[in-house]
Amino acid sequence: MSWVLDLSDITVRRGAKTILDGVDWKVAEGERWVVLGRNGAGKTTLVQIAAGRMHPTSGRATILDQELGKTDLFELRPRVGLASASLADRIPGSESVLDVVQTAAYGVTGRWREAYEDLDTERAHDLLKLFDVDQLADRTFGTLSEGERKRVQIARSLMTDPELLLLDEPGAGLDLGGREELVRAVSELASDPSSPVLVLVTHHVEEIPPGFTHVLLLKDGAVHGAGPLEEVLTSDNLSSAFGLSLVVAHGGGRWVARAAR
Ligand SMILES: Nc1ncnc2c1ncn2[C@@H]1O[C@H](COP(=O)(O)OP(=O)(O)OP(=O)(O)O)[C@@H](O)[C@H]1O
Repeated sequence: MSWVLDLSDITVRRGAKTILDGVDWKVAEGERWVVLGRNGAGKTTLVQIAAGRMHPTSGRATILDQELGKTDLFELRPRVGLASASLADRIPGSESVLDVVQTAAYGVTGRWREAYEDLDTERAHDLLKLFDVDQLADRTFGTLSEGERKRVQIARSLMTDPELLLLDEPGAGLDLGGREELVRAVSELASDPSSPVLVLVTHHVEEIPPGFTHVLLLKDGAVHGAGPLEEVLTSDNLSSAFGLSLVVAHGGGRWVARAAR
């Protein structure tokens, strides 16, 4: 079988700190994964490796059949969409929303002198429509609400028509309405068979969109559980991953967790 993502014995060390410790993770075509773990568990580091933005200290990472260290990253990166806080920080506030999305075609943030094809502009508008923010196309990014920004960033991450899409904490900082809008939009993406393979990083099981199929639980840089959501996202597994006693419930395609009494 050919994997979209095949990470084998991945370790990342920085000084004395082991951030990821022998992580094995395989993601197949058509799957939609959520990566859960408490603060500092190593989620963002793992996503950076999966996006081809960071090399592990040891281990083998194969992304879309390209092995990190043996492949041209400039060819690989457009095939992997990434929406993350660190990328959002690099988007100039004065950039128009349309350009925030269009510039992804060139792998840059901040428009300079690139000339865009009509097709690029049409695709950017279509993606903004998909996330219900096309009416904001002429606004500057800096004037958007946090929820609007998150949806524009996901639209941007789809601009190159990636085969793998990584969403690193898209729900962070959103109010209830913003979170529900985002869950709805990502759920629509998840239910479309032509969508890329999806990986969503979150701290909150309430943010898992209907249509997601698998979960990777990370604890202290190691895999604490991985597999189909219904099998792995149990009260016991979540409690030990987060280090407190939790009760997990599932209904209507959504998940909730609360502290056990
Ligand atoms: N360059 C570095 N040097 C030392 N420690 C680092 C470095 N980068 C990350 N870390 C540490 O590695 C751990 C994992 O970081 P990472 O950002 O991957 O976790 P995370 O699960 O995404 O956390 P959060 O949920 O808080 O965003 C954290 O304790 C962090 O402080």
